[in-house]
Amino acid sequence: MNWKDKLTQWREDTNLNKALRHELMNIKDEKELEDRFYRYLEFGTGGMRGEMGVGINRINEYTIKRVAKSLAIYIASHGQDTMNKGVAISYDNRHFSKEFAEITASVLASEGIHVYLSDSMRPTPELSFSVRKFSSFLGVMITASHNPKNYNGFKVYDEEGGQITLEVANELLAILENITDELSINIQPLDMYIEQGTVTLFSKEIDQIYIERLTSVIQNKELVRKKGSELSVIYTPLHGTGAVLLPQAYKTFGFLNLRVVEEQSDGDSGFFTVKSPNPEDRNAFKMALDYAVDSQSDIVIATDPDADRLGVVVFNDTQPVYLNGNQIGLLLLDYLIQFKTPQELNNSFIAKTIVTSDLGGKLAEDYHIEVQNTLTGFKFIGEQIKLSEEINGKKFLFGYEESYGYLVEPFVRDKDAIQAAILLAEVALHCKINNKTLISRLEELYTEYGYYKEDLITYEFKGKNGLEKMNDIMTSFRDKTTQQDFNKLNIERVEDYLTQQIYGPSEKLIESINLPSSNVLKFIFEDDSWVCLRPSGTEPKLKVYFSVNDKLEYKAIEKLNILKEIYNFKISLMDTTTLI
Ligand SMILES: O=P(O)(O)OC[C@H]1O[C@H](O)[C@H](O)[C@@H](O)[C@@H]1O
Repeated sequence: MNWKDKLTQWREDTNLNKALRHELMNIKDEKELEDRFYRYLEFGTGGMRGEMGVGINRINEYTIKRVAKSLAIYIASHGQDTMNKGVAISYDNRHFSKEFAEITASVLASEGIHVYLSDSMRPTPELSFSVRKFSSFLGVMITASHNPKNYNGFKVYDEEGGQITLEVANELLAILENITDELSINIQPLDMYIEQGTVTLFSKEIDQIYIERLTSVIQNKELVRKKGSELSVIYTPLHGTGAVLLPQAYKTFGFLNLRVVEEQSDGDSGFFTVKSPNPEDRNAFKMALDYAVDSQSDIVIATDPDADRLGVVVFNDTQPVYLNGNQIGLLLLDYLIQFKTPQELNNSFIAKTIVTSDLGGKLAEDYHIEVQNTLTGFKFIGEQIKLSEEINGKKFLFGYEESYGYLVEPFVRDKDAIQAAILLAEVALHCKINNKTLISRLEELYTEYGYYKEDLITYEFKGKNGLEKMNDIMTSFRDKTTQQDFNKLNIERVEDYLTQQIYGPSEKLIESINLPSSNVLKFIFEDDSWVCLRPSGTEPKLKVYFSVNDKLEYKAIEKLNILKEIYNFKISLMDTTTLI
């Protein structure tokens, strides 16, 4: 069916939800209509995520029903036992998250699949935990994580509590291809399924069990119990679900000196005090830093709306220093290492993504810890936990990625900002007691291993044209980048994750890449500095990651600036002249 037929079908459906009908009637621009109806919204890095609104290329009750139906078919194909194991469902505080979670529960229940449904908003890591706790076959989290308020999403978890693997995603995609009746998927009111016992609501009892399990995240229990209240912390949940659990967890373990930014603890779906509820964005800390001014705090922390990302600000005298995800991950890893015996280290592994700085890997290797590099997306890190433990018996020590995601204990199989916030507080406390700071510890690591500097530039490409443009830019880099383009910076190799090949100078094939094919290009220079390009899987953006290193800090900064300038220039050239 072409997009115009699909549009007609929606226009002519007399039962179409009123708000969506109204929205549809007011779209006059043909390009806009085409963008909304030319394809079904895709599964990306974090499941199905996109802007909410009318159309099959948007998130709305019909596209949610369609995906829920595909889950129902997938589960039913595994037999009655699997249907009884069922699905755990939770949601964040975004507009329509609760409604979409209830719709999902009803679609599954209408097919006879048992559902455990959270009775109110909860963090994403708690959903991962719940899947494991209930021994469900799958999990669903309705969230768009840190995206702007007009976004929502549908994340699917497997029975391990990790985001589904590519294999499962492909099976779901094959089912989805045959579901085109999104407008006629009928459900009964949720209460009916609750009365029948097909849907069971769950509540605070899971919080309690989850918080008890968090004890294992703390490494030096005596230090935290005795001195925890000496660390002064400001916390902002950025209007999200972190407010439900993080303060309670901090208090349980003895971090009593915690001030929560009240104006951002209200679960507001419009995230009205911030431009973007993303701890990667410095502006998100503004209000929390105002609290810090008068309270002499040691650290300021922020979690995103579904509490799977953690950002941290510390102070150098009175100046705020925004730690990036690579630095936070490094500090956590460095601290964890101190509590393991050489034998334990030898028998453990860390997992990080290919766009995460290499410094964590270097540190780990120094202690004979195995390093697993995965594609972007915490689902690949979660997957490694199972694979590595099964295949080579290595024990998971830590997983992290530059985009502010970390996991300490594998009782959760996705990134967990609550775990990270607890461990980070312990690291900061340990530093404080030893007359150090997080910054001085980072300096020590840089002195030993060299200064690592990272940055990320993103370019927005919206709609169908944007997607094409982004792909053209990737192709252009793939085809036209030569040694000469970089003047004094010599490329040692190019890793093309799409063709799964690594090329040396003069495009000589060196080896193949043992990871699933993905549209990612990485240029690695002689000193191991690198630049990596990939279209985001969760937003219409091209992401360009930079990571440089040098023994001298000023030289590392210089390299970073040179690379940023070159790539920015190349992309702006392609964007404005070549491709329009
Ligand atoms: O770069 P993207 O594809 O947009 O993904 C950015 C991030 O999105 C989500 O938060 C995923 O859970 C992360 O694992 C991923 O790193």
